[in-house]
Amino acid sequence: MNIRIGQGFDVHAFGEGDHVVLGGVRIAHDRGVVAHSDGDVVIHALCDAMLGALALGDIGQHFPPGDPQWRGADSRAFLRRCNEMLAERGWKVGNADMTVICERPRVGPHAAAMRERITADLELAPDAVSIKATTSEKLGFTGRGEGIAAQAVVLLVAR
Ligand SMILES: Nc1ccn([C@@H]2O[C@H](COP(=O)(O)O)[C@@H](O)[C@H]2O)c(=O)n1
Ligand SMILES: C[C@@]1(CO)OP(=O)(O)OP(=O)(O)OC[C@H]1O
Repeated sequence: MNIRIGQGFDVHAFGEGDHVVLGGVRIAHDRGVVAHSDGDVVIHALCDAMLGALALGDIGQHFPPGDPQWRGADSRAFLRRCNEMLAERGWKVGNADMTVICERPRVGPHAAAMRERITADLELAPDAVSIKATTSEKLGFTGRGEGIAAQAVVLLVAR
């Protein structure tokens, strides 16, 4: 078989702060997120999808939340390491598609910058990564503005 599929999902609660980091982009906001790292739900979901595609466990197993070296970490380091793990096994991302779920901040204005950062880290063409966003129509924890969620689907192809 020369393709593999993976999916990922991540949630972080909003907390004190003045920005969120999504897809490697710092976005000014009236809340921050509660996290051990920079709390980048987009990259965390993507890493889980990449790991899942090869049945390599999940992000918390490779970068444990109890490990002080990951406190405040730039999640792009996790993404680059996951990409190395794929490469070591003869795989690369063919394409990835993400959805961010929150009422605020607005993601659309930042989607191009997020795609640029992620494709740079994965050494992919710009159209290999998609970023979408939706509200949850004020329903549930995202709708109440309690947290932010992201979903990711990836296709891996042989190098
Ligand atoms: N945080 C968000 C949420 C949504 N968008 C954009 O708005 C469109 C409409 O959202 P609905 O939840 O009403 O479907 C959506 O398709 C996104 O383009 C956004 O940028 N940021
Ligand atoms: C990213 C890690 C790093 O320690 O911690 P958090 O930033 O809390 O994020 P989470 O999505 O809970 O994933 C677990 C950990 O790998």
